[in-house]
Amino acid sequence: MSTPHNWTTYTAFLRTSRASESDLKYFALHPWLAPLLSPGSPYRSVPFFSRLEKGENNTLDRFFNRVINTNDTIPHAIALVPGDEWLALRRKELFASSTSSPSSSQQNVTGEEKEQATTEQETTQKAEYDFILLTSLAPSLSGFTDTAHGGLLSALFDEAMGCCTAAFRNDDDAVQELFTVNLNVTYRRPVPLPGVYAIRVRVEKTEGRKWWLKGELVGGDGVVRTSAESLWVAARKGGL
Ligand SMILES: CCCCCCCCCCCC(=O)SCCNC(=O)CCNC(=O)[C@H](O)C(C)(C)COP(=O)(O)OP(=O)(O)OC[C@H]1O[C@@H](n2cnc3c(N)ncnc32)[C@H](O)[C@@H]1OP(=O)(O)O
Repeated sequence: MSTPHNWTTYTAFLRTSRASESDLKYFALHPWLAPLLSPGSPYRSVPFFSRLEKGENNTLDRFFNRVINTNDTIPHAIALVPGDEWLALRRKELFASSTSSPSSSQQNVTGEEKEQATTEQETTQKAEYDFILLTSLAPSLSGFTDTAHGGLLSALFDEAMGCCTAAFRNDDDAVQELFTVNLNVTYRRPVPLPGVYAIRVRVEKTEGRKWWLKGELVGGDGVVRTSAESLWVAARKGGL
C-alpha cells in the first residue's frame, strides 16, 4: 500500500503531482499514446487521484485504490490533464452563462474578455478533452471470456468524469461537491482483455447546479468501443 497523500485540494494535487516513472514507462511502450505523452502534448501526466491511498481510516475511493488496484485488475493507470491556461479558458467558457460559476470573477465573460480569450487560445495549447484516463485492463476484469465487464466500464467512466469535474471546482469550494445523478453508457464494441485504453471525457455544458459530460473509450485501433453521457448535480450550498 502506498503512503497516504497530503494535498489539501484537488487543484493543488493537479498542480504539484506527476505520474510515476513506472506508469509513464509502461504507457510509453504503446506508440498510439505517444502524441498524448510526448513533450509537445497539450496534456500533463498526473497520478489517477482515485487510485491513491487515502489512509487506513479513510474509506474514500477504496474500490479504486484497493479492490481494482492489483496486477490482475488494473496494473497501471494515469490521468492526463490540460495545462492550467487551457483549463482557465475552459472554465470561463463553461461558466460564462451559468449560475453555478466557480467564482464571481469567472461569471459573464464580456466581449472584450472573449476577444482576449480567443487570442490566448491561439497561443495556449488547445486540449480536445478535459480529462483523459489511461488505463491497462487485466484479465480478471472479465465478464464474457477475455472481455471487460460492462459494469466495470461504467465505473471507469463515472470516476473519470468525477475527476474531470473536480478540476473545474475552485479551491475555495465555491462549487459544492458534485454527484452523478445519471450515467448512460452505450456498449458499441467489446473491450478485449488484456488491453490498454484511453477514456477521454469533456464537460459539455453547465446550467445552475447541473453539469453534462460526455466520454468515450478507445484502444490502439482508435475504435470507440464504449461511450457515455452523464448528468452531475452539485450539492446545495450548506450540504445535501
Ligand atoms: C476530490 C477530487 C476527486 C474527485 C473524484 C471523484 C470521483 C467520484 C466518482 C464517483 C461518483 C459517484 O459515483 S456518486 C455516487 C452515485 N450518486 C449518488 O449517490 C447521488 C445520489 N443523489 C443525490 O444524493 C441527490 O440526487 C443530489 C444530492 C445529487 C441532488 O439532490 P438535490 O440537491 O435535492 O437536487 P434535486 O433538486 O433533486 O435536483 C437538482 C436538479 O437536477 C435534476 N435531476 C436530479 N436528478 C436527475 C436525474 N437523474 N435525471 C435528470 N435530472 C435530474 C432535477 O430535476 C433538478 O433540476 P432543476 O429542477 O433544478 O432544473
